[in-house]
Amino acid sequence: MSTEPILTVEDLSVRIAGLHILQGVSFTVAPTGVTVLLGRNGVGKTTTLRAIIGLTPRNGEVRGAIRTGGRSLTGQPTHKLVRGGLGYVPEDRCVFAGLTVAENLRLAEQRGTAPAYDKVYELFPELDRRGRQRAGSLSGGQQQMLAIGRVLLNDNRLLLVDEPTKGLAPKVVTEVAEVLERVAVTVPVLLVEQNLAVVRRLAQAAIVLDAGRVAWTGDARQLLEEPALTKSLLGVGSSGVHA
Ligand SMILES: Nc1ncnc2c1ncn2[C@@H]1O[C@H](COP(=O)(O)OP(=O)(O)OP(=O)(O)O)[C@@H](O)[C@H]1O
Repeated sequence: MSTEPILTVEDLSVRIAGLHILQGVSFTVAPTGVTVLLGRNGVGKTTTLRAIIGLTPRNGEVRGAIRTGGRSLTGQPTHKLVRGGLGYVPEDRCVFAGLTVAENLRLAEQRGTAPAYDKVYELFPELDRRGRQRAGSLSGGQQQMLAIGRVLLNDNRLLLVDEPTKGLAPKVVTEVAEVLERVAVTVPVLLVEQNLAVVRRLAQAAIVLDAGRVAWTGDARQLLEEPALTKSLLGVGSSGVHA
């Protein structure tokens, strides 16, 4: 199996509204498993994912190189990136509240490819059962499942997943982690996640941002097993990181 990174980010710089938010960020994402992007609040994690998927606001400026398999992704429109196999699950889930679960899924279908409803309903039987329910009336956890399921309807070369467990009850956090663990067996994932127990369970590699720059990269477990390092990079202790 190839050990070439699935994604290479080089010297990524993002300015929005006069703010220099990312200041020369470079990292790679492994071709298998979960690579986690960590850091305190406001260091630029979401800005990084949004730059990769072409969703930097219009008043923003992106510089640097973003590549997959020798192909440049920089400056490409989001719909092309998605068609090319980049899946994105945004932090705020972005389901269409007024549409049903089935309609939300149908909107994600891509012309010319067979949507993988069997796979999605096997991972999330709840979405099948609740097909006629309005997405806005789902619980936070169910909406998260819908947001992930919607992306998995199509084949992906890489998934970008932003804080999927944020604001969820502990039992639902475990369910989301289980699903991502299964998904990552076949598709590499770049994950933004603050819950260190989830990080410990899922991630092999870690990238830590601090104030718009890469502060540390390496083995995720090594990071979590060194409390002083975790504290200095993330500002939190690493006790209680066992799921
Ligand atoms: N559209 C924007 N306009 C102005 N400032 C922005 C914009 N988007 C992000 N920022 C600023 O850029 C910085 C990084 O934001 P970002 O959302 O990437 O951080 P984050 O690491 O994902 O934070 P969190 O963990 O709190 O979600 C923050 O100071 C934020 O206020």
